[in-house]
Amino acid sequence: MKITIIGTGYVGLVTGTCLAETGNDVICVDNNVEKVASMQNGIIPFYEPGLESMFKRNIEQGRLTFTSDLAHGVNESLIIFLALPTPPAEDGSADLSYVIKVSEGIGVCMNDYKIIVNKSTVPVGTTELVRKTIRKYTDTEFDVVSNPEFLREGVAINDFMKPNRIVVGTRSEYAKKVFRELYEPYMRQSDKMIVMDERSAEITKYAANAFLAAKISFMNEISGICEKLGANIEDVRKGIGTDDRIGKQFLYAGIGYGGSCFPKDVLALNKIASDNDCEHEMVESIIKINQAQRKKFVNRIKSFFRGDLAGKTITLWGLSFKPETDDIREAPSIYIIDELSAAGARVVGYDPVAGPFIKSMFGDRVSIADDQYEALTDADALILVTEWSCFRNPNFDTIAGKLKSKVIFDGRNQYDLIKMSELGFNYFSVGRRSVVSNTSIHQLT
Ligand SMILES: NC(=O)C1=CN([C@@H]2O[C@H](COP(=O)(O)OP(=O)(O)OC[C@H]3O[C@@H](n4cnc5c(N)ncnc54)[C@H](O)[C@@H]3O)[C@@H](O)[C@H]2O)C=CC1
Ligand SMILES: O=C(O)[C@H]1O[C@H](OP(=O)(O)OP(=O)(O)OC[C@H]2O[C@@H](n3ccc(=O)[nH]c3=O)[C@H](O)[C@@H]2O)[C@H](O)[C@@H](O)[C@@H]1O
Repeated sequence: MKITIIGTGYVGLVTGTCLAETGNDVICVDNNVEKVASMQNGIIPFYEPGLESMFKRNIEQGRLTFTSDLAHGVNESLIIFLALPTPPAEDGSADLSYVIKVSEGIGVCMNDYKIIVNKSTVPVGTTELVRKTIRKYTDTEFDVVSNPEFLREGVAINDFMKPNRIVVGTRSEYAKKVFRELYEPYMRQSDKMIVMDERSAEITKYAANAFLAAKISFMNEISGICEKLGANIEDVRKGIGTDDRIGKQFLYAGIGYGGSCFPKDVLALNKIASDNDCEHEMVESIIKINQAQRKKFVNRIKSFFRGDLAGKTITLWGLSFKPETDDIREAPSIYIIDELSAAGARVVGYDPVAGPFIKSMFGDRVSIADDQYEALTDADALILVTEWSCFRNPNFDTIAGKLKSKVIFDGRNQYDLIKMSELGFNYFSVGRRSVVSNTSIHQLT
């Protein structure tokens, strides 16, 4: 099939590459001309495991091409995917200006019947809005379909190639038939396509993200109760996650969820509900708990140093919002760096891929190290922010040798409490008892 993807970010480029991989001819359109030029030269614009080799292979085999010419993209293909940003506006609602602008452009240049597919996460009613916007500019027939995306960064290729489900919101019988054919290679003999009306498809996406965020906020709230009452959230997680009705995933307490989607999508759902006079106490709580969680984590660091961070050096391990991505949108590291540097600390960071992005955001307020251990030199504390695998079983002797004081704040519960105690660290994690080595405390105060 001939397919065009408009927007070559995390969703658009993964979608385009994975669709080319199964034999489709894919044109990727982006209005960022520099990005298009570098993709034409085989340079991938972001880090996503497994994407680069697939991207290069499909370019070489001529199935994946790039352009900044919207008309070319629209006129060459039957199916046109929108994978455009929908960032939060000031009031928390999803900003639809990118989607509207491109819809106008499609209406202006459309030469034949097209299926326009919205993959961006958008409020209920947007499929209709896209339809009306295109209709203003053309009399040509077309369908608009809602096809929300559920992939996760870091495992995006696997999520796209082997989806749990494919949600399609449309009333058009023809579009349904085309979609079955398009997604057949990804369904592996089992019918994973769930067809519904477009409004239900649009809200399914927000409900999925809000539900996952709710699981995280729930566990973060329980972690506070565990801390107060001397229980261990990790044991509680295992104890409840083994119940199939609850499930093992998304039960990890930490410093709150980040990323380009949970924060913005839960906010957008909150706004949709409030604009439509719907009860939404639970959605509000998800947001409130998430904000409180990261604040509590930073306050613990500040109170450990008795509120005085001037002259202290604090090292952050992990800067991206989660492992295996270079994406720093709404990363907890941003809040932590902001707070600690405002309190007078010298902040040093290390991340396998995201360092340059944090550096360009913070400039002189942060130093980025090239090596995880070098980052610890003479630091007063290590904060584990993102659980990249290289931080999971580090050399604690080296850590102890490099740090000025043996203090670790672990936002991801990666280390064993007994081991930390035996090694003489002051170790503070989430929803578990604190490990306090009196000698070090004495040295610090
Ligand atoms: N990042 C993720 O893991 C997921 C994102 N989503 C949703 O998918 C949508 C896209 O998200 P991302 O891929 O993360 O965004 P992104 O910000 O990584 O990429 C968006 C791309 O669109 C391009 N663009 C902007 N205006 C354009 C225009 N007028 N014409 C052509 N290209 C244009 C940008 O240059 C950029 O390359 C959002 O609604 C998001 O909520 C859904 C599931 C997963
Ligand atoms: O709409 C989207 O963009 C995507 O948002 C999330 O994917 P993603 O943001 O890539 O990352 P997740 O793995 O979901 O993690 C999100 C945040 O939650 C945090 N998290 C996750 C799981 C957990 O148990 N605890 C926890 O704190 C992570 O550290 C991270 O900050 C969803 O998982 C995807 O299904 C969805 O398509």
